[in-house]
Amino acid sequence: MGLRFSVLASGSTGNALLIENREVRLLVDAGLSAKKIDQLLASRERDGSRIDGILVTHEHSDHIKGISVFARKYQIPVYANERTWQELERLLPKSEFIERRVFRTGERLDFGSMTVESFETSHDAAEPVGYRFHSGDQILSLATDTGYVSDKMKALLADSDVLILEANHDVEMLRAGSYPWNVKRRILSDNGHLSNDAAAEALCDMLTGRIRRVYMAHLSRHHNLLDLARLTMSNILQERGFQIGAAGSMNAKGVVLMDTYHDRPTEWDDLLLA
Ligand SMILES: Nc1ccn([C@@H]2O[C@H](COP(=O)(O)O)[C@@H](O)[C@H]2O)c(=O)n1
Repeated sequence: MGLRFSVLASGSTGNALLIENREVRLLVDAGLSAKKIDQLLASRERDGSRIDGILVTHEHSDHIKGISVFARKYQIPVYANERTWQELERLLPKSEFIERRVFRTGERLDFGSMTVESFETSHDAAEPVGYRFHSGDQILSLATDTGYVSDKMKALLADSDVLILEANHDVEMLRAGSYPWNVKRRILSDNGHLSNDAAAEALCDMLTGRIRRVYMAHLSRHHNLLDLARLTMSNILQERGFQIGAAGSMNAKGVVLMDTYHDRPTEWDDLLLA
């Protein structure tokens, strides 16, 4: 059954991903106000009353800010692993009124005809995860907020039709930027965020034939630019012999690099399309 998704918002001002097939609709993270999430959903002609679950990647505010209000307003169950739940219970207002579901890291959960699998990422949160969504023979994977892509992650992510992968910063822009040194060190660490170069290097190991599109996600507004991320990643990939396909081209050869935005959703992506 066909999967489709829209990255509703991506970056440290708030993250949310909408994914659905004909029967099931899920949100991953709700890191913006509930009002803003309502607006973003409306712009994709959806609303909160038909969301079957909210999956949480980790407890940082840009991933959970709107969860409490949104989940309670529409009575949507929230899924996270045990250690993330411990943090959510501490951080979220009125968390006792949220429908609490445990999604253990590494397990698969069936949501009707959609199966979701979580996997460990490398970030300075309690128990951060990424997700893979299976519907029929289609797979979408999401890996943001990770300072490092392990071989285990690479193997999982390589087996995806479409990948949403963090490309947070340009290293030189970050080094020259105004963040305090301890923040820069954190971002650059293995528990921080992937740079454009690191994302491309990891991608080179993952482009083994299945991945057709990669969404460059969680870009810094201070230390990155969409064009720079695209150029840096394209250069590295092309140097390694990979072809970069044209966005929007139905018969794109090679991998297509797609944009995400802080403040507006991406167009629907039907995984079935070439
Ligand atoms: N003063 C700051 C600014 C940012 N952060 C964290 O750094 C990461 C990257 O942020 P970008 O907005 O540049 O993508 C992210 O995890 C921020 O929360 C910080 O800790 N202190």
